Amino acid sequence: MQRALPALDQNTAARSLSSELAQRTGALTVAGLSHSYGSGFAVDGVTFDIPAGEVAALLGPSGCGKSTVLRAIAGLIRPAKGTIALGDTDLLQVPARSRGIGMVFQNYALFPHMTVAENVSYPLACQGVPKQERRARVDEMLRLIQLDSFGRRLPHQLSGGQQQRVAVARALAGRPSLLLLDEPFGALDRALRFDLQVEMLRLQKALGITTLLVTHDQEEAQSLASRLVLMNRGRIEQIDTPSRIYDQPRTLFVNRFIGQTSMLTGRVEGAGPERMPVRLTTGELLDLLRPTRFVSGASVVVTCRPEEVSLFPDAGPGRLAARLIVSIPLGPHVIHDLELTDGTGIRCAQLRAQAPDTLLLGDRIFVAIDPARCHVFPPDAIGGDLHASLEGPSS
Ligand SMILES: Nc1ncnc2c1ncn2[C@@H]1O[C@H](COP(=O)(O)OP(=O)(O)OP(=O)(O)O)[C@@H](O)[C@H]1O
Repeated sequence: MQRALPALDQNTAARSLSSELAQRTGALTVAGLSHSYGSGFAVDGVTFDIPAGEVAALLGPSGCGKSTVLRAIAGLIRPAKGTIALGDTDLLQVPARSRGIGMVFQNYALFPHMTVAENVSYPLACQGVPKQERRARVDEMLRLIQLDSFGRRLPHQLSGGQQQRVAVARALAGRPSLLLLDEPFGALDRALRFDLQVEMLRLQKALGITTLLVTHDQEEAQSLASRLVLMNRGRIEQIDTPSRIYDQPRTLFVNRFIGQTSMLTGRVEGAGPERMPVRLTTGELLDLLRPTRFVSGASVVVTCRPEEVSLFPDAGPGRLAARLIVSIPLGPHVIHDLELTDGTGIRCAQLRAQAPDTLLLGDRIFVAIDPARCHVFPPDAIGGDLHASLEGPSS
């Protein structure tokens, strides 16, 4: 990436554009959106909103309906039911080309025979912007993405990351009132993707344009968006901040989709007002703090994140017998995959400095799960409706 440009030029370009965009952008409100391509609903009663100037990410497994929601907002399909509004404007009453939406796709979608400047200028020409103003806006956009000396190059003379930044510039050049990003960095390698995410976030913050990002990459969604809309099978499972989605998943699906999680099965044994003992299928007792809605005798799934699992050489209260299957160094951590006595897998992440270097594969060891941080769900909850976690459903 080119980073040598004086920050002053960039900031000036961003300031002049942001005051103009701030007047046009508004909150995006999607309510009761449903769409079918034939048999069954691809999207069923989807409702969410993005406050003006914020970034939300639509996240979920392949086929859950993300692109369908995006297409409906962009006007590429007409939904069977529901409303879509940007500020006070009912977008469903506005033809696609007049919605004032900037879009960035995974595959750059630049015109290969046009120069960078011509690509950025193209939507302006379609809008009938006079030639002189077009030139000024192209210069402004190229300054903004730090490619101001690349205007005469053809797309194939740029790297993938540079092409994608030109795609972003082209999407913003038409002064859109809403930015839709569809897997925008999916074609780039990991390091470049991170650089571009940071760049995108900087641009979005400077411009303050309402943005919807569609991705199946949970890390990308968590790093770019202040609000996650998590979809599963055409419906919304949870809308929340990235940290609440991680710490307070409302369903087992959400818990498993975001971050890593291990699942232990068992039965509640005499739930009290402050603690809930669970007899695991290994026969061991897990004494969980904080009550849940589960009654004594209920079958449950207890979930825990790798960082909530600790290793011990000896048995002790609340510790479960395990066997080390594999240890993998991963950056500052060591990831241990272990097996409980009934064959259930459990993953532990330890800081590398704290990981014992004497552990051998197959070693007998004991694990303890943080009883205040793990979650409890009914066993049939995968992909199902809202269920209580230890904290209870988030609002
Ligand atoms: N043009 C179409 N005709 C028929 N069915 C479609 C069409 N487009 C999507 N679908 C179906 O609608 C459902 C939702 O698809 P959609 O593309 O919205 O999912 P997605 O979450 O964006 O998936 P991905 O992450 O793989 O792009 C899927 O079951 C898909 O097979």
